[in-house]
Amino acid sequence: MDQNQLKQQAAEAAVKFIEDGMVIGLGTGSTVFYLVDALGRRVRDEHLQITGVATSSRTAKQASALGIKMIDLNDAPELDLTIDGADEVDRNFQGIKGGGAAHLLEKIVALNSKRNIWIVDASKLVAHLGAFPLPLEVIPFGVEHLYQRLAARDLKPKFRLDESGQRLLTHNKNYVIDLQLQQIDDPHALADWLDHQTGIVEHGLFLDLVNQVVVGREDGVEILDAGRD
Ligand SMILES: O=C(CO)[C@H](O)[C@H](O)COP(=O)(O)O
Repeated sequence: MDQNQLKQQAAEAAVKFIEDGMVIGLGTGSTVFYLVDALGRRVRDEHLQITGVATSSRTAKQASALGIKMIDLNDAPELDLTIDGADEVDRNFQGIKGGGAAHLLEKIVALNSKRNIWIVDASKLVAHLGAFPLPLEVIPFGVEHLYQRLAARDLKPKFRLDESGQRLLTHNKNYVIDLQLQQIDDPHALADWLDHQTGIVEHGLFLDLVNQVVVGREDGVEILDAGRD
């Protein structure tokens, strides 16, 4: 099976956690694409009343086209469940997200959700976070100074570029800087430092947050419980 089939397998297993009447946060990315597709089929075939909150315009557009009722987070009650992808998940169920530059909206939605599930293929499970570059969403104003501060701390920053070689702009017209760290020894300490740097709107460390991880493996789907209520 290729990576996309494993992603699809995880997504199709996770869609079963969605129950009639729920308000659902929908993440962003190629794995979530399969989830939204499967949810669209369930809504159509089982006549489910599902309300969705999207973390990107890509997801919103796909879900709406499949007949899933979408609302703005500001108009939603606390979400019952959010299902999203992830770029890395370690043994302590800490994660890196933001490969699709949507981690700011994804974190806001996740933190306003009673439960969070990540859907991944097995390659996303790692012993230590950091081989995947850690994304920061940063304000353009004064960003060169922030960049120098990150470089001086040996955090190996690199601006993310779009297809035309320009600095990528997020949904909120911010830049993304990726930290090429290779290994993050203390995710909480790093998150704490990044949380205190003015100009960083949000980083891609999602700590102490996910409840379950649904993993697509060659030999089937595994559901890992993080043991968080
Ligand atoms: O955090 C994300 C987007 O900002 C995605 O969830 C993450 O990058 C995983 O993407 P994919 O499912 O395409 O592998």
